[in-house]
Amino acid sequence: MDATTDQPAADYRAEDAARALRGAGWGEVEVLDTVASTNAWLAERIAAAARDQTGGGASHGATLAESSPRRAAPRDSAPCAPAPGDAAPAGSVPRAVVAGFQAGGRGRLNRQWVTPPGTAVTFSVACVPVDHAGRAWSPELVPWLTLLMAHAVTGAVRDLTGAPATIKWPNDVLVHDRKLCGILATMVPAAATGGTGTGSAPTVVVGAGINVAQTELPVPTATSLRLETVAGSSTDDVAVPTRPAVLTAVLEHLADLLARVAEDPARELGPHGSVRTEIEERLDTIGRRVAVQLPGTDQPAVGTAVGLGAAGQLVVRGQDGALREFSAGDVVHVRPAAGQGARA
Ligand SMILES: Nc1ncnc2c1ncn2[C@@H]1O[C@H](COP(=O)(O)OP(=O)(O)OP(=O)(O)O)[C@@H](O)[C@H]1O
Ligand SMILES: O=C(O)CCCC[C@@H]1SC[C@@H]2NC(=O)N[C@@H]21
Repeated sequence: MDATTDQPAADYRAEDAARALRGAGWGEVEVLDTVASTNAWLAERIAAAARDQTGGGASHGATLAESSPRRAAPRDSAPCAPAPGDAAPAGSVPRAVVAGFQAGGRGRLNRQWVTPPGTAVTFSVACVPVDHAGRAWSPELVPWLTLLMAHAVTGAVRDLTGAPATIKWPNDVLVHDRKLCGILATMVPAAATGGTGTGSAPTVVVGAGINVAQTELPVPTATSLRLETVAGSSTDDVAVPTRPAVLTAVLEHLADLLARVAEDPARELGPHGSVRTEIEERLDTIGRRVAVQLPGTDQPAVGTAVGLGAAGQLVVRGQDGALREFSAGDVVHVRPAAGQGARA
């Protein structure tokens, strides 16, 4: 089977792969050969299902970083913690979609996300952040969804390859300081979901692009599982995990994490919460000197990243000693300020 030709998603449809995906906790995963963007596709499906139910409404999403959770739509849809017996999203919208090839993948700040057919895992899940009793998470916790996906990706990569995957705030997974994965959260606006449903929980589409089999990347700061495993190995018995294996492992990790958070979101994501602590331990950004470029300013704010705020913001100690919090929506660029990987 050649996943790069007319059926770039054939590997996900193979019997074993399809069975494993079905058991990963997200119901039937929709498999598309080619789509512009899995985030856009899923957001549009959610909006279209809501239009069918309510007879109207707009249909486009906004990235989470650029929209306020407080403007989010109430919605009766897939809960964040998929469990046997949970209702499917309205209009049988899938909870997860994967594409063999994205022809118009999008990154944060509307950048392009470029992956050749058959080489990368490009997928999205639909989340309605509610707890195990169906109550909406506090709105300030919703931005943690991006970091939860990053936690799931690092866990899957570590399990499958042993590679030391870390999280770069706010939305990247790195291996050896190179970008393996980017994550994009898209809020489905109130007008698109009809404003019905579970408390005040929004619907959030969370997508990830994981570089798996590429030997060439669009930017020199990126990497792939192939480059981190086979290419760097002196033996022949190292295999690159398949795309379905990577996706299955990520979906399983994410389902487990969301189920833990659903027990008590404020506890798990609050100070010393166990899920939050795990994220902080994998967060490569903490302890680094960072330059934060705010839109409309010439000079980056330079300081040392010292932790995360209540909504997952980056807390930076400036050169004057003062602490400032930056949300993903504010930050254009966070990199070591002086010397790659410089620690404070
Ligand atoms: N397959 C890919 N792998 C890595 N980067 C990619 C890929 N396709 C496109 N890119 C783009 O290359 C750039 C490299 O991302 P990098 O993390 O180095 O920059 P950044 O400004 O820190 O981005 P981010 O907003 O994600 O933090 C980004 O614009 C990213 O969207
Ligand atoms: O690094 C970034 O800025 C985020 C990249 C996110 C890419 C994924 S691939 C699946 C989903 N669909 C998209 O169009 N983007 C995300």
